[in-house]
Amino acid sequence: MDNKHIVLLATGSFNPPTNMHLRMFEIARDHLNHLGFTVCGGLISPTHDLYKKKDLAPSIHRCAMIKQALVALPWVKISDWEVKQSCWTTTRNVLQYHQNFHDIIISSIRNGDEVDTSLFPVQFVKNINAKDLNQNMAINIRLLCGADLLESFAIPGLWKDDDIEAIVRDFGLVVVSRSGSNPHKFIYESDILTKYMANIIVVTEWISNEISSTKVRRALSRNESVKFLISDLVESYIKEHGLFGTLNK
Ligand SMILES: Nc1ncnc2c1ncn2[C@@H]1O[C@H](COP(=O)(O)OP(=O)(O)OP(=O)(O)O)[C@@H](O)[C@H]1O
Ligand SMILES: NC(=O)c1ccc[n+]([C@@H]2O[C@H](COP(=O)(O)O)[C@@H](O)[C@H]2O)c1
Ligand SMILES: [Zn+2]
Repeated sequence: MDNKHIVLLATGSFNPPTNMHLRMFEIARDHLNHLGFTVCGGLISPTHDLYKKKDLAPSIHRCAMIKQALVALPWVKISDWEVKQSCWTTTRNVLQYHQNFHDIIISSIRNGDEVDTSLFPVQFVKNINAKDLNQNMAINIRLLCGADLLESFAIPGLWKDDDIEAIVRDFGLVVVSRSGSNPHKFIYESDILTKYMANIIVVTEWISNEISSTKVRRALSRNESVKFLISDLVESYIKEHGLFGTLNK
């Protein structure tokens, strides 16, 4: 099976989405292109409200902010499947759902069936020509994350070993370095990650930038500037809805 066609899927809170979330996709795509992969598209899947992270804005606002942020990054789409479920979904199952969906689309196209393009960002398949489809072409949904998310695999009780193994075995990871983290050392120290090392691509961010949603929320609540840290459209949305302590500021 060919796994050269990749759709990058990023999970997280996106509370709010920052310019670094967008950069992560660009950095990863450049790196994968250099390695000979074809990046057919990207997806952002914000986590469910029941993930219960401190200060997590309601998903309706997080989805709206992501849509505003993605105006500047049209090759990446939001998937609101996760937030629409009745409870929180593990990352393994989020990946599996999106993998299944793409498998169905590819096989429908191969069979000449009608594909309901309103269902999903089928723009991914625009990048794929008919010749590819006639062969063994498949789309590989890969988890795109920062090194801190990778390192959270070691937090006791947070991730099931089974899930970690399935994520690296069945989908693969693209990990963008973040200051203070050492993904190569982390992989070396984990038996599961070492076993599936071939499926983990570490991308070094040479133009490192420590923008984080936490710092952006702090600046917003203090009425400090967040210009050039998040998109102007996201900033307007936040202020219009009084999110993150911006009410009456
Ligand atoms: N500056 C960054 N460099 C590399 N990866 C990043 C960066 N900021 C966010 N990410 C990655 O983006 C994904 C979503 O992250 P998340 O929504 O937690 O953003 P965050 O900025 O880390 O927010 P918070 O401060 O609330 O934890 C994660 O995989 C995270 O590692
Ligand atoms: N067991 C799991 O599948 C598991 C555990 C912890 C976090 N997660 C996901 O990782 C992401 C973490 O986001 P934050 O870095 O914003 O906390 C979220 O999308 C969350 O759903 C998954
Ligand atoms: Zn985070």
